Amino acid sequence: MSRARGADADGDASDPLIAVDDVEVHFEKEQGLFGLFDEPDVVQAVDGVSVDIGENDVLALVGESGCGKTTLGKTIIGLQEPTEGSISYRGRDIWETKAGNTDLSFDDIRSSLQIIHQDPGSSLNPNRRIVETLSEPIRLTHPNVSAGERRTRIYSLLERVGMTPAEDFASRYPHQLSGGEKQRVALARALLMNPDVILADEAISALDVSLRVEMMDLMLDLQEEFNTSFVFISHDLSNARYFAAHGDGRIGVMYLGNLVEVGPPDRLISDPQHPYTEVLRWATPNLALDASEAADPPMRKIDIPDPVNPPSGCRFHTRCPEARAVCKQEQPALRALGDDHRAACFRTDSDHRYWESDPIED
Ligand SMILES: Nc1ncnc2c1ncn2[C@@H]1O[C@H](COP(=O)(O)OP(=O)(O)OP(=O)(O)O)[C@@H](O)[C@H]1O
Repeated sequence: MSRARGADADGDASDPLIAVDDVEVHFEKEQGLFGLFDEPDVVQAVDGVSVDIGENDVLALVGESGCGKTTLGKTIIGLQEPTEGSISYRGRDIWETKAGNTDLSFDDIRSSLQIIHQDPGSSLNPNRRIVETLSEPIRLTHPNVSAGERRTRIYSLLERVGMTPAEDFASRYPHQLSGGEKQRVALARALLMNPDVILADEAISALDVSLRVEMMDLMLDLQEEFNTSFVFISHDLSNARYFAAHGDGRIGVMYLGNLVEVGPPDRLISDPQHPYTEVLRWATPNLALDASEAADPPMRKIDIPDPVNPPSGCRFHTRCPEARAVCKQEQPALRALGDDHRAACFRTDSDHRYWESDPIED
């Protein structure tokens, strides 16, 4: 599949840090033995997503399992190539840069865009002391830095992420650390590169509830101190709200590969403009707004459609209590509602033919 290229060979100062332009990521599903001669199924993991990320910005992506959060996050940091659309870093198409067609180096871009996984244990080599794990990226990217300078930098970062005394933690192996401590090491490792963006992919989900806020606060402090932007992925709207509100950022709600609402956290939660955002709010116990809120989810159907064969028009129309015939035929685009708030629902437009269309009741 060919992709439209979105950016120039060299950017200018007005370019956003990251520009995601009409990005699509489709995966061919692995075929079983009996399907070898059939056309492969294609999972439409991300479709038609456009969003910018600025300096020192926060975008918290939420949505149910399989809606494409990780795929979009990895695309944003250049770990996943889109099948259509473009993704640029400071005005340069990341994948054109990889092909050597811009004035930046792909390695520099990749080291500016870091990731912290849900399970930090899996990304730490069990046979290496923490100091060795943290030394390696510095050695690879800055071969001229002396061992002493490396050690100073590693110790100061370990201290900064709350692992003191640093010498003690540096000499440990991963199995000698708790889950929270491993996650702090992963954060220190991401920060070693002075990144512009850190993708925190469910980075707090595996931690004890009592440690989650502490870890979010640490990331938010470092966001300011290191002038780093965060793409924070969570299936939990209340965590996304906390992170986006304290980081002065936005929440992006994903549904079946589409970004259906983006906006400032308080506004998006107190006055959701997409019916799927209402479902997420309903499903988040500590965001239930008042006792009159329904015991049943604000949906017609519970089943999640198959991303191999998503519904036509608005992908949420099969479950949406507000769906009308037009929602089956046309796909709504994200529409600006002011204050950095956008939603992809015809109901945000009082002149739309949605209002004359017949309700879907099956
Ligand atoms: N490498 C891949 N090959 C095939 N399908 C994939 C691949 N990666 C993801 N998918 C599919 O793409 C869809 C989106 O997956 P993704 O992991 O991005 O969703 P998610 O919202 O992050 O889910 P979760 O919260 O469960 O991690 C899913 O249907 C998933 O099975």
